[in-house]
Amino acid sequence: MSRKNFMLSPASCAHTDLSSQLGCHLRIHLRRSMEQQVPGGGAGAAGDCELEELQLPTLDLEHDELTEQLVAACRDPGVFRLVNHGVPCDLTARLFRLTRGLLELEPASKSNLPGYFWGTPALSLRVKELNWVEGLHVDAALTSPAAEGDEAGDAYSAFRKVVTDEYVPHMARIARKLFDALAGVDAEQRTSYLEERGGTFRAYRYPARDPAAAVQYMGMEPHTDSSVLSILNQDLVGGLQVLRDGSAGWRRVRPVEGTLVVNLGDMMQAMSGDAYRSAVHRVVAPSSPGTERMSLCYFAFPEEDAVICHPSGCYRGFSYREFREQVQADIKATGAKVGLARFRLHP
Ligand SMILES: O=C(O)CCC(=O)C(=O)O
Ligand SMILES: [Fe+2]
Repeated sequence: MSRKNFMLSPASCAHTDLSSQLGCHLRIHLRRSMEQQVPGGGAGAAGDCELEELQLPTLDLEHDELTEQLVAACRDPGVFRLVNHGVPCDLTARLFRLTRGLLELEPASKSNLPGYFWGTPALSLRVKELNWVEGLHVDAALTSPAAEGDEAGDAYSAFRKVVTDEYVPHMARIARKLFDALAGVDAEQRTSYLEERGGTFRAYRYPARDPAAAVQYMGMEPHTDSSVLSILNQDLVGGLQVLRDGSAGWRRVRPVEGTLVVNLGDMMQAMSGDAYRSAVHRVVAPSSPGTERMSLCYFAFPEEDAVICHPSGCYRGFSYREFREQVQADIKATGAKVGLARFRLHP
């Protein structure tokens, strides 16, 4: 397959700074050593009520000054809230309902659903044991795999249709609009740095953990996304947390009805020569009995073979395919994602 070489033009870089490569279709897990170092990291991490709120920038997708606001938010903190995004509330509600219906099936039935996973959809057993989440993974570029022709199969087909025909097109539209506003890149870069065909969708359910249990599970361990950008639609339970620099530690992201949360991924950080940030985040599963958290997440990626490079020369040119394969190899070897550090030229 041909490898294309791309570089953001200096003019566009001046006001954009795309960064962060999403490694694979998997999230990338940070080295365990980092988890130990961060305040509140590791098992038994602080629940939401114990943490200060991260005051996220709120961006209006249709605002005339979207680019300026976006650039500021992407430089710091690399996460923002999005309003006026055009995703109908009833679509979100329907998708939450369909997801819940599937994930409430008996384990024997749901484990046969296409894309069902328990724990982290990564390769390491250690990671699998750590996370307290289940979900459904959909690769939007692929046609729907056949589900069993029974009740569960029919429910899955209804879910898959809403994901593919309704929800993902909204996500792809939003990702494109944000990316183009941010990048200002030429037409070829526009299509290669953010591929149009699909992206990855995951619906998650974080069951309540038992706060008295000897082993405390995280929900989802600290990580950066490998994506260009990720769009999260969370319910009102809370649990998403972002790691801030220095001694600030973890901050909670308060759920706000009707808004989306966007975080940049590793591919965007690389595209921007480190000007934009792929924020470290995690999810703490709820601890009140009977409470569960649900979220709908969309991950936008570059074309697999487009070579990502930036005039700053922070990183050697690399493709998303290389990044993904490196992430998979690192997870297999060590149980954790190393990520962009593998491709960095200057410390
Ligand atoms: O469930 C969430 O809100 C976040 C999930 C997440 O960070 C991920 O899938 O990479
Ligand atoms: Fe993530």
